[in-house]
Amino acid sequence: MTHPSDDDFDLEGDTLHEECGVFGILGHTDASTLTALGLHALQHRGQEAAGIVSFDGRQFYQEKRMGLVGDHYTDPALLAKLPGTMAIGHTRYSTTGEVALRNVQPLFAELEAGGIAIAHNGNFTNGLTLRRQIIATGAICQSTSDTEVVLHLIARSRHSSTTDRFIDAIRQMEGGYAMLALTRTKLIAARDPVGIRPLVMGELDGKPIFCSETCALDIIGAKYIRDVENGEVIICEIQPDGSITIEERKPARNVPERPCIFEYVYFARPDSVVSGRSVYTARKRAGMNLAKEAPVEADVVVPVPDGGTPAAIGFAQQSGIPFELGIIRNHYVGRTFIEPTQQIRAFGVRLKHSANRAEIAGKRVVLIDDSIVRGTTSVKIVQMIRDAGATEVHIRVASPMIFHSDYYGIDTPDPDKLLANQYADIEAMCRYIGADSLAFLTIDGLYEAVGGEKRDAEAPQFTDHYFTGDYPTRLTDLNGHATNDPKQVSLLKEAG
Ligand SMILES: O=P(O)(O)OC[C@H]1O[C@H](OP(=O)(O)OP(=O)(O)O)[C@H](O)[C@@H]1O
Ligand SMILES: NC(=O)CC[C@H](N)C(=O)O
Repeated sequence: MTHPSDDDFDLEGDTLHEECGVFGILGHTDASTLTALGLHALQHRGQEAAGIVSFDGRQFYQEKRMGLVGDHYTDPALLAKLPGTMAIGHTRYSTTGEVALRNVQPLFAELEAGGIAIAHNGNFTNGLTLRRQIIATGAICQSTSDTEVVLHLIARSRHSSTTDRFIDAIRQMEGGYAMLALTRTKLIAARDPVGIRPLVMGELDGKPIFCSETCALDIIGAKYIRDVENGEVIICEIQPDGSITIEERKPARNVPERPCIFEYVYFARPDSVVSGRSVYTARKRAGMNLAKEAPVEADVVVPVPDGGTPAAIGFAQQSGIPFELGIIRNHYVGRTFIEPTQQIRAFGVRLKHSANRAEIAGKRVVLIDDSIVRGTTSVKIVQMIRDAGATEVHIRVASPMIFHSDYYGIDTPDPDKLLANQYADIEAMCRYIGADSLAFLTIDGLYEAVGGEKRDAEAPQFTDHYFTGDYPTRLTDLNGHATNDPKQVSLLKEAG
């Protein structure tokens, strides 16, 4: 989903943006520090803000900060404000609700049954509709985040136990979610019925951990146990004797899992294993398939870093064309770097990427990127490579054309701003970008790279609406208001 107000000032605002990362641990003496480390490993999923809530057996503590995890949660004084053996944390890239401290998660509330904190990666497709309903009945919302609705539904549930109330609440939610909840005795993990967003379970010193990606387990030397299944709720509870019980529930109707294929294309860290598949391997295989589907005569394969690198390695291996780092990325340019003037905005990609002339001049270059969204990156990079002396510039993209927006926790532009919707055919798109040739991986080529088999049109194995328009859940907020017009939806969101 988009943030129209931010867009004008965001040098990276044209691209896809990240989602959020969640991390939680129960029963460990270093709960908050481990959570901070886990969030640090999940930083790529959200760079706007981060928060941690802990409980020390007596009371809850919460700390929230705008900005990067490392800018705040490395300070021992801050971590000392988060005592206790149980904690959950969140690193945010907003999809609903503005970039402001009040929307930073975990969200915490004191309810009849005691305090509860929740952390959510994803986006609810009926969040605005439910929000309007609860506000109409007297609820006072403290944020504009879609996630807050869950707290209200827990508070209003007629069930008695916190677990049942939590399950009652999430059953009313539509869309994508990987969620953690922390109560005085429990750490609860839940994944939406389709399993759009990832969530894994691990263990450190015998204490349970849940997090968005396995890279957050690796950073603290924790052991991967398994993925939380689609539609599953896992409840870990500290007993009076200090032992921890684990209860697994499947309240959602059993439907096949359809994890988001874009986790493999772009979002997840390449060293993570998502739904049992290595992200790096999937990306490399996508590059290999691309070389088979759309070969090109060239002297050098150059990745558009960072996203395009594993696919470029695969393309080079498959084609036999040498791989070189023809573009160097400045790692000190953040993904949400903000500059207010149009003139400075035009520097965007050059601030982040610069040509490595020595590997480009006089050569036929094939550029590999993981995806094209608005085409801003491609236009600038093609010009940059030509300026560096390339004789030909070909673009190969390791995913299909993107025609549709996301409503499950990824920040995509409105459909009319997607490059694929602006040009009648690939030749016109290629002319706009200024390349000598342009080709995208087919949907079957991507499916094969990630899951080993082609797309099953009757029962697609992945969530892939970006390419196909096949949304795996209802889009109540969008369609319930009899509109598919993104601008009207943006207005509805602002009004919400
Ligand atoms: O067509 P566009 O609208 O320009 O968007 C596509 C670009 O955005 C992403 O990169 P990002 O800038 O997020 O950097 P990364 O690859 O380093 O993560 C992606 O890897 C493409 O390069
Ligand atoms: N990207 C996400 O997962 C965002 C979570 C939540 N919808 C928010 O906007 O805070």
